[in-house]
Amino acid sequence: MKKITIAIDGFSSCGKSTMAKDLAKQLGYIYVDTGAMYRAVTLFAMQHGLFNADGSVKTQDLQQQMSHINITFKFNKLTGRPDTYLNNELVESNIRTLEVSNHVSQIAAIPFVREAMVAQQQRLGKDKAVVMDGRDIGTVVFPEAELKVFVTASAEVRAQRRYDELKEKGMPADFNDILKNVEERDYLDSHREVSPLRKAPDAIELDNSHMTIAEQSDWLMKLVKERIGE
Ligand SMILES: Nc1ncnc2c1ncn2[C@@H]1O[C@H](COP(=O)(O)OP(=O)(O)O)[C@@H](O)[C@H]1O
Ligand SMILES: Nc1ccn([C@@H]2O[C@H](COP(=O)(O)OP(=O)(O)O)[C@@H](O)[C@H]2O)c(=O)n1
Repeated sequence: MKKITIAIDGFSSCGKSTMAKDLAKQLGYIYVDTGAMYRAVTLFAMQHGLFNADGSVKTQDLQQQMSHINITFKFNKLTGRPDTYLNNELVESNIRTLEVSNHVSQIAAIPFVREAMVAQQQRLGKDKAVVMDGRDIGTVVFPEAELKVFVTASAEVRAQRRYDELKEKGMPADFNDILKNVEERDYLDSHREVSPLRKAPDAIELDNSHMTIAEQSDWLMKLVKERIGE
């Protein structure tokens, strides 16, 4: 069967990783959650005092410490999905807090951070048979991807989904704080200078505001089958 590269980009919390993980599992492809990588760098910066009191980043210090940041993924047999490790420590849950979400877009706007993450992403996907989700996969990381999807949903729907998820995991959650974070990140991610969030011209747009997880998964699989010629 022909192996392809699948890029899933879009706004925060709209279901990209849900779609991407399930698809990768069905196809036996590698899944890479690039948002987790920017979240892990953010967690590192928080743990090492690399934010100033006003919330800005100590950019020079972070740059000096970039070589000490090692992000890896290990498949979790229980969840059937990869877990994120920062310097060999499991951080899958720590990187999903609202505190990390409130700082991540600043870290992700720094050019040397993006350069390092994109290089690692390109290495992970060099042999194709990969599903990668993020903000710039179809535009920057794999502009030649055979299938590009751009996912959207209303900010309220997205915040509600994130709220439900955090509650289910027993993590603290306030709907208004989450909505504010989702809207702020949408703005920062689409207005940064380097690799802003954009729909690639050849990406297929999906508004899943009124779709179930199963419906969006079927929609995606249909597209994949067209591309791999099944
Ligand atoms: N179509 C959908 N309907 C309802 N909930 C969804 C749908 N797609 C995803 N979700 C849920 O929304 C939350 C955010 O999805 P996620 O895949 O993490 O988004 P993203 O990767 O875009 O940030 C998760 O809890 C997920 O289970
Ligand atoms: N390819 C990517 C992926 C994420 N990011 C950044 O990382 C943040 C977290 O990404 P994420 O995919 O985990 O976010 P959610 O959509 O899951 O909330 C985003 O808000 C972006 O600032 C990025 O800049 N480029």
